[in-house]
Amino acid sequence: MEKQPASSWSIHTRPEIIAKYEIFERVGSGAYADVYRARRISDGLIVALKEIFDYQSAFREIDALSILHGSPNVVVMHEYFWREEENAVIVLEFLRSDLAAVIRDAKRRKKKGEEGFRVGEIKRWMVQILDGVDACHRSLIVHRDLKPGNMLVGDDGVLKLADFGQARILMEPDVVASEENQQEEEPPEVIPDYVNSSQKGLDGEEHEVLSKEEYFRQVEELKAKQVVRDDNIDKDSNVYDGDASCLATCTVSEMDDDFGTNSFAYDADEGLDGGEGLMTSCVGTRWFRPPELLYGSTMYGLEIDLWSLGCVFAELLSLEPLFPGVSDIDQISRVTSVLGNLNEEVWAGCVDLPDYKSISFANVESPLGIEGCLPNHSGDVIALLKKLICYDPASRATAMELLNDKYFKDEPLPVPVSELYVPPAMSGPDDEDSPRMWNDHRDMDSDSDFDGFGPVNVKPTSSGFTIEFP
Ligand SMILES: Nc1ncnc2c1ncn2[C@@H]1O[C@H](COP(=O)(O)OP(=O)(O)OP(=O)(O)O)[C@@H](O)[C@H]1O
Repeated sequence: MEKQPASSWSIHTRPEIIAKYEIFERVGSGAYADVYRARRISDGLIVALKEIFDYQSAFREIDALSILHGSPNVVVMHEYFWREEENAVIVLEFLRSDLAAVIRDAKRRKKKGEEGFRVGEIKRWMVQILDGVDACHRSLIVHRDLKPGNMLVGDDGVLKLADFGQARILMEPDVVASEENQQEEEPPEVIPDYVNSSQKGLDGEEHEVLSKEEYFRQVEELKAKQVVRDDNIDKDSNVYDGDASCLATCTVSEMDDDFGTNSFAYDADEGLDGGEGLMTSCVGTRWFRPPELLYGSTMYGLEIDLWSLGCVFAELLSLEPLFPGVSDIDQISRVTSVLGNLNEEVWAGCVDLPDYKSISFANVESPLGIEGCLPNHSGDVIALLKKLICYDPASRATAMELLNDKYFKDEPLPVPVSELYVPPAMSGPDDEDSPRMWNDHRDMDSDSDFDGFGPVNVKPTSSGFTIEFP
């Protein structure tokens, strides 16, 4: 039997939505959105309705998903509803799990002495992620919040990139400049199904699917343009303190009681696409944020996604987050202890990063290296990871280059998607206090108040659960 929906959900007050969809339980809740499982009345299709509370986030997600429609490893947006003075509601294909749950499950199996992932499984997960990221980057869309929790997985093992609320479509600075005086485009109110639609953005323009050559050419051009400008992008932000630093802007994230896996972005400091070409450094999720963002860069490109990809790849290999920082400074410190100090030798130009001079660490004599973090892995894997987890963004390999790497062509080959194991459904926020969720948090390297108590046992009872501190 379907769970009865809570009558307080504002989504029930939207006649245009309830006329077409029967809404079931809330399955997810993020920084900017609530997500509900629903059934399309016309044909019974199960979908996810994502109600987005933030204008900019809604605009970005709709724009990016419109352009990426038809990409096999990007979540499908069927339609969306957006009227003035109301939250946008986007209708997505429903995917009941995500890569974070898949990794947790592998970790549980390994703890029980069973095999975590087979190499062929890791390869297949990575190939799917790379295909999704390649599709984004070919359209010059930078996702800016890649992490296992934003990689949804269907029962069939197909992985789809999701949560494009922080995505940006990169534009050439001259194109941006010429659009500065143009009116902001409002999206149409209700957009019908995208079936058979071409790749159109909210600007109504056809977005060309790039050839491989053109893709590399544009990526190279973007890399060449990666100059840190001295504009204080955060000048209008409510956290600006005159220094526009990572310390000034990003330590706000430390007020979040997250575990480093919650994403954040500041909307006050970055106009809708078509702004000044500068971007906020305060995007993404701490554990997956590249050094250039941690040091406050506001001129960055697709490469930030490539660092995050490296972190996801390392987590698939070791079943542990690579850099689980508990604060932004701790995050940088963890990266430094593995890669060594950030200096001109490893990244020419890094001294120009906005916060380079405000953050300094003692000299790391013998950095652990990526190999030190993943001691039981082959040289090939380590070499591949080093192409992503490196200081200089321009040295990071593109998704396309990685897809062509021999690692994915050598034995053992990626397993067929049908052989990937997808664990049973994840708990949604309406089951937030379920024992499963508490146990998941216990597994994480957190700064939770419970840490001082050591491990806890969570046991279900007839009326809820009990927590024991042994
Ligand atoms: N298409 C979908 N199918 C099923 N569940 C989904 C779908 N999209 C999102 N969810 C669930 O809703 C949760 C929140 O969605 P999402 O991450 O897109 O929102 P958000 O507010 O942008 O999140 P974040 O805080 O990570 O930025 C997800 O973690 C997931 O559990």
